[in-house]
This record gives sequence, structure tokens and C-alpha cells, in this order.
Amino acid sequence: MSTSFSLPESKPLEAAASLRFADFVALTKPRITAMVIITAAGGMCLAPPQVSAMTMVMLLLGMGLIVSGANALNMYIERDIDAHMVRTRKRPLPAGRMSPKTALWFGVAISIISVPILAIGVNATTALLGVLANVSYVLGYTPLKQRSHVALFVGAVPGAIPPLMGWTASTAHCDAGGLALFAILFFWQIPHFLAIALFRKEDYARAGLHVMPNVLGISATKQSIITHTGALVASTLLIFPLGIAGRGYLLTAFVLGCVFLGWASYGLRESSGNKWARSLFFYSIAYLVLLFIALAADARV
Ligand code: HEM
Ligand SMILES: CC(C)=CCC/C(C)=C/CC/C(C)=C/COP(=O)(O)OP(=O)(O)O
Repeated sequence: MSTSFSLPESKPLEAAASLRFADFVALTKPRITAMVIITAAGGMCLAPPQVSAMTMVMLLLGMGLIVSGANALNMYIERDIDAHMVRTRKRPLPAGRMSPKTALWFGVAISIISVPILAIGVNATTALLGVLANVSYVLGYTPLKQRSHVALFVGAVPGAIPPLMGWTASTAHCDAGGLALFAILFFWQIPHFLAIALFRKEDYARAGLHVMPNVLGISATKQSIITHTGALVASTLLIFPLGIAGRGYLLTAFVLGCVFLGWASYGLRESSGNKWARSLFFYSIAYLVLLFIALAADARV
């Protein structure tokens, strides 16, 4: 379904508006950033040689800054689109509480600062991956979102790089263990976002964004959720034969995965609507947290 529309500009900056700390925090998408940091910390704990406390601090600091910078630049580029969506219209830029220039410089500054922190404090491979993730999210995924629903698969690459960065912080190279963690995060993002795209399809259509339910339809989207959840479960099980985590993890990943697949399949019924999609999105978050707890608790290092 294509939608013709004209985008209103984000509100002009109110003269009296003073810059608030809370708005800078909002610009970093703090909840998503926190979760991304957890996946990076997980990658770091699982890789064979344990890193020093200083490397750990540098990775988490550098990761926090490079992800926050990417998110601020995403909000800068999407300020007019965000003004159209119920979910995003109260953000600092569309609401007129911050000037676009401030957001741009904030995003550029913290992205740049993060690079020497990662390169010197961690290692060159991890810094390079961070730059690749930041640039592909800001200059690849963000503009593509306005053109094609395929953007999701491009955006899932930067989203999957942080656990790999955690791994390379320890090993300095991308081997099978790091790539398995990358695969888990890559596949996890597809049902995570397609569930959101289902229960927010009207919001996305209003903003002119081409998400899968509005392009291929609801049924194809539900099928895609199941296929990618299947690939997610397979990649989580791969962790055991790779010797990264033990039987306790394997059992937990299997049970969590069966629940995910079962709930995704329940959605195939025509009557499963927004309520089901919203619950699948919430389960995706709980699933990832529990999976990483199981990984950390049963790590073989
Ligand atoms: C293609 C990749 C992704 C897309 C398109 C995406 C999109 C979104 C959207 C639109 C929301 C808001 C949901 C709502 O309230 O309606 C959201 C929430 C969330 N996402 Fe993702 N996400 C992606 C990847 C990730 C990754 C990699 C993580 C972390 C590992 C993550 C963690 C979260 C968390 C924790 C929330 C709930 C907190 C919040 O709404 O701020 N997401 N995601
Ligand atoms: C190391 C590094 C820089 C990693 C990048 C991590 C990162 C920012 C992951 C999130 C991936 C993603 C596509 C989120 C949704 O953005 P959206 O634009 O669809 O969300 P919105 O509509 O809420 O703005």
C-alpha cells in the first residue's frame, strides 16, 4: 500500500526553550542503548580470554557513546518524520525543545569521541566495527527506511554488531563464536520489529514509512516473523556445540525459543491483531534479557 502525503516540518524552536539534560538523554534512546550495551557486555563475558577491568570500562563507555551518537543522528535526520507519528512526536526535535543543529553536533561529537576510546582503550577491530555500525545505521538504514521495507534487514546489521564488538574486545578477531552472537541478534530483530510494525502500521503509514505490513500485507509479515524466529532459535542452539555455553543454557534457550515460536505461530490466526502483536514485542524484549542471563550464567570461559 503506498501513501501520498506531505510532511509538515517539525515545530520551530520555541524562543524561550532552554536546553534540558533530559532532552539530551532522550536523544540517545536510553532504553534501546541500555539493551545494546547488555548485548555487548554479554559478548565480552563469553569470549575466551577474559579482558582487564580497564578494557571492560572502555568498551562499555565507547559503546554507550557510539550507540548514543548513532541514535541522536537518527533523530536529527528523522525530525520531520517523527513529527508525524504518535509514538515519536514528543521527541525533543519534533516538539521544538531542541534545535536540529544542537542535536547534529551532539550526535557527531559523541560518535567521534567514542572512536579513540574504542581504538586505544579496547582494540582497532572493535573500533572499526563500531564505526561500521554507526555509519550503516545513520547513512544506510535511516534514509532507506523512507524508501523500502527491506531497510529492516539493513538496520539489523548495526543492531547485531554490538555483541560481536564485545567478543572482539576480548579476541580481537571475528571468529565463529562472535559470528554466532551476531546471528542471534540479527534474527532476533526481525520478529522484534515486525511485531511493532504490525501494531503501529497506521502510525507508520501516516509518516510515509514503508514497513512490511503496509507493503506485503499482514499475512506475509506474520510468515516472516515465524521464519526469522525459527532462524533465531537455530542460531541460539548453535552456541552449545561451539562450546560457548553449557547444557543449562541449551535447555533455557530451547524453552524460551519454543515459547517464542509458539506465540509467533498463534498469531497466524486471522483474529490475532494488535493485542497479540504488542504481546509478541514485549516477549521479544523479555526473551533477549533472559537469553543473555542464561548465557552469562552458563558461560564456558
Ligand atoms: C532493525 C532493528 C530494530 C528496529 C527497527 C527497532 C525498532 C524499535 C521501535 C520502533 C521501538 C519502539 C516500540 C514502541 O514502543 O512502539 C523499539 C523498542 C525497543 N527496542 Fe528495538 N529496534 C531494533 C533493534 C533493536 C536492538 C538491536 C535492540 C537492543 C539489543 C532493541 C531494543 C529495544 C528495546 C529495549 C525497546 C523497548 C524500549 C523502548 O521502546 O525504548 N531494538 N524498537
Ligand atoms: C555500535 C552501534 C553504533 C550500534 C547501533 C546500535 C543501534 C542503534 C541499534 C538499533 C537498531 C535499530 C534499527 C533501531 C531502530 O531505529 P528506528 O529509526 O527504526 O527507531 P525510531 O523509529 O524509534 O527512531
